[in-house]
Amino acid sequence: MWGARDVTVRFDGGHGAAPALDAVTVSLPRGEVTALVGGDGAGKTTLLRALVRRVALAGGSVDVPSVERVGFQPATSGVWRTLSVAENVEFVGAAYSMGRKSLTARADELLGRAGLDGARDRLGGQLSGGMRQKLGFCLAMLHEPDLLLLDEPSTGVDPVSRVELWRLVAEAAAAGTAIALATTYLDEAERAATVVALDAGRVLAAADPPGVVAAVPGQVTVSDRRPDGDDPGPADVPPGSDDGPSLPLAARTWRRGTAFHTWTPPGTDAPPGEKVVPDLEDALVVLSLAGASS
Ligand SMILES: Nc1ncnc2c1ncn2[C@@H]1O[C@H](COP(=O)(O)OP(=O)(O)OP(=O)(O)O)[C@@H](O)[C@H]1O
Repeated sequence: MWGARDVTVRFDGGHGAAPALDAVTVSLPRGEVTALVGGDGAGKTTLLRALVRRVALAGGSVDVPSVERVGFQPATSGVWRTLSVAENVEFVGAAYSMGRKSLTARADELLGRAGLDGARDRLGGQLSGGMRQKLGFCLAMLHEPDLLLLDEPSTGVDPVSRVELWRLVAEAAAAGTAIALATTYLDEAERAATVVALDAGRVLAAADPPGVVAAVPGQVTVSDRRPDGDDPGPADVPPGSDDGPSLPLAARTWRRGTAFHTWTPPGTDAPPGEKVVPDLEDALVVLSLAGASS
């Protein structure tokens, strides 16, 4: 099975700063989508770049197919801005030595489904951000790779196109491709076979979405007012704040829409509020808080 084992990546040359990835192990089974989730700086991009051997490993190893059997869409979309859409396709097709017939058929299908058919003559740099993302996604999939690595492919993509992109991802998985996809959209993560939650370069949880939720310690309550009173201090205390072993109520409370969600660790009294079964979003916040307080 492809993946990463005990991968550590340092950008500080070993000078003592926290590593960007700290002994990260992930498995990427064929035929499955693995979603990488986590806040800014969690290590999602670095993990994908480690898998395509674009960053040096300070420790551990990656097991991936040969480079021509991997598709990678970087966060910057991977589109050549000075080439037209059609030229981008030609260029990538040639790089993978695709035959004319299969390249034409595959490009027609992908560009059509991504809604880019009418944009073939436009320069990559003249596409909207969402269109560029979609083209980058098509380029990464063009040669039907065995391992597909996608860095936030749907960021900036309109909701209708996101549905179609996800269909293409699901079809590639059904055809046997192993897929790792970094995403900030938890509705996408919910559809993955496995969710890998990263925080500060470490894996907090790796399981199917219900398994991630089941890993939540303690309980979550919801209230329409802040449980810590009318003077809450900062509205959103970021997960991972340096509050020591027992986080104050304010640091365990986060806002979702008009409601306030509070995590209560095991063995502690919950504030007033309705006890709820956490969803994936709650679970990721709690796991990050629990990691910060342990
Ligand atoms: N080229 C680099 N040089 C130095 N530090 C880097 C470099 N790339 C990433 N980092 C650091 O590594 C850590 C992980 O970053 P990474 O980009 O992998 O996170 P991420 O989860 O993809 O975040 P985001 O969602 O914001 O893109 C961060 O602390 C980041 O500052």
